[in-house]
Amino acid sequence: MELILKYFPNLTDTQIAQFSALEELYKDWNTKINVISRKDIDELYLKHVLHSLGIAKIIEFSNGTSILDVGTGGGFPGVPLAILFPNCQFHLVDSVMKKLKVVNAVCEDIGLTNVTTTHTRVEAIDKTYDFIVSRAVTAMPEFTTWVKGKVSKKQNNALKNGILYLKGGDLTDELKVYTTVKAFLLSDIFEEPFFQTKKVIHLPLKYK
Ligand SMILES: C[S@@+](CC[C@H](N)C(=O)[O-])C[C@H]1O[C@@H](n2cnc3c(N)ncnc32)[C@H](O)[C@@H]1O
Repeated sequence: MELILKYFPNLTDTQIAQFSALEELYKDWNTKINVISRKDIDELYLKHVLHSLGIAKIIEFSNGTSILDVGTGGGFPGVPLAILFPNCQFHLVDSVMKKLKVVNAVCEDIGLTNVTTTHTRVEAIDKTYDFIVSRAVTAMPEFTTWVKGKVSKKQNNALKNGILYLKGGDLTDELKVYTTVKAFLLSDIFEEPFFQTKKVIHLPLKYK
């Protein structure tokens, strides 16, 4: 938890209590439903919570922003972002119901009221959002076809509406077809070696 405070020192007492509660909750749920790899669970705050919050170092979502988290799994990056931005609305979707069972239980336990979840493939969602966030779900070409038509026209934030994807490694090939894409290096923000190759990819998307 010190790690979160190191980079987000202005959390409210509620946010501190919510972030602090995640460790025990995920450790407990993970013994019943595997949402975090066993080798990563001891590094929950580094590899899952802080990594998710990397998006918040790129954009401070304005109040009322709507965000879709595609393939949220156990709630990443959606849950940490929803704690940090209590005045934004988060919709977390996954095609595997049991993962959402963990997300729903965690959200209920910590009193997170700005999160809704839906058990579905994202392709079936017929709504629009300001931003679509994701991590470790699929390569960008497939991802953009899945979320086509799901970005709203009205701009409410400093960054253009579109995709914010947490990715690592060399993305030159994967992203070369996108002229408007921008990669923000998390190693410029977080000093821990884990972030050395990690990036937040911003891809503005045309609205419906
Ligand atoms: C590797 S996990 C990543 C989970 C989480 N985003 C994270 O980083 O911890 C990928 C998740 O995407 C979900 N998924 C894959 N394709 C999907 C689709 N078309 N629609 C919704 N969820 C999908 C899977 O069920 C799985 O939970």
